[in-house]
Amino acid sequence: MQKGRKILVEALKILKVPAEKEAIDRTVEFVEHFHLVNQNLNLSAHKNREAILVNLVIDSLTLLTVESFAKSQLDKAIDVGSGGGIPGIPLAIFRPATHFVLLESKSKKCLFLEEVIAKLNLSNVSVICARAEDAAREKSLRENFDTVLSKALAPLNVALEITIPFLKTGKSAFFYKGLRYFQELKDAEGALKILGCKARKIWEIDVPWTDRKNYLIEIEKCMPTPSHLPRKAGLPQKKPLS
Ligand SMILES: C[S@@+](CC[C@H](N)C(=O)[O-])C[C@H]1O[C@@H](n2cnc3c(N)ncnc32)[C@H](O)[C@@H]1O
Repeated sequence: MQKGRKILVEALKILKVPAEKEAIDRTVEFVEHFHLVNQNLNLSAHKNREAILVNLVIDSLTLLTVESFAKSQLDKAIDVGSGGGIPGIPLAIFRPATHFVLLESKSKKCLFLEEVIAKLNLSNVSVICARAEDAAREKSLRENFDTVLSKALAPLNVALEITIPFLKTGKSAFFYKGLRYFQELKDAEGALKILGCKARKIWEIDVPWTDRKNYLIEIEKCMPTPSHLPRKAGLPQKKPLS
């Protein structure tokens, strides 16, 4: 994966993210493990190593260029619907002082996450295998994170209901979105109001080695989440807040 290493180093230069050799080694190793199990577990439609590196890993790292993420003291972060560890694992490699919880409902994916965390020796990452709607009712998880992240979990109006309950009041969540971000934000106006949140900023970041941008929607939580939310598992998807 010599070529992959060069691609990663160049991407980090473009993003102006300083990186130690250990972080680069771990990231390359993560791509190897991801690639190995991807066929069986169907973690992603990106099947070759370089596509995984660029479209999943480097894509995840674009958040490191966002001032309100990069410059904030974040003790605890949660990646909801983490799948194969995207964006949580690449971010955890580059932010070792933050503890990342990867929340994922599929047990086979959770098993992969546990294995890869052990292989990479990542002491700042843990896995919770549960549905977000259920986990958000746990006292130890609710309103307990300094930031919440999610990529490709659900449309924003659905994702908000099942992620915002984890966030402390006054803090920001970040949603990785594509070109449809504007419509998603419009469709989420009702959910934002009910959840006591506001859109703080859309961060547009060029993804190195691609011709596309990431649209990172930063949502600020202004009030504690009403106690009846999220609704029981399945309902947020079936009947999004409006
Ligand atoms: C399309 S995948 C995206 C995975 C990863 N974030 C990525 O971008 O590659 C969505 C993931 O969210 C998980 N998921 C969906 N709904 C969930 C829920 N309510 N609670 C926890 N995980 C959920 C799925 O099992 C799946 O692994």
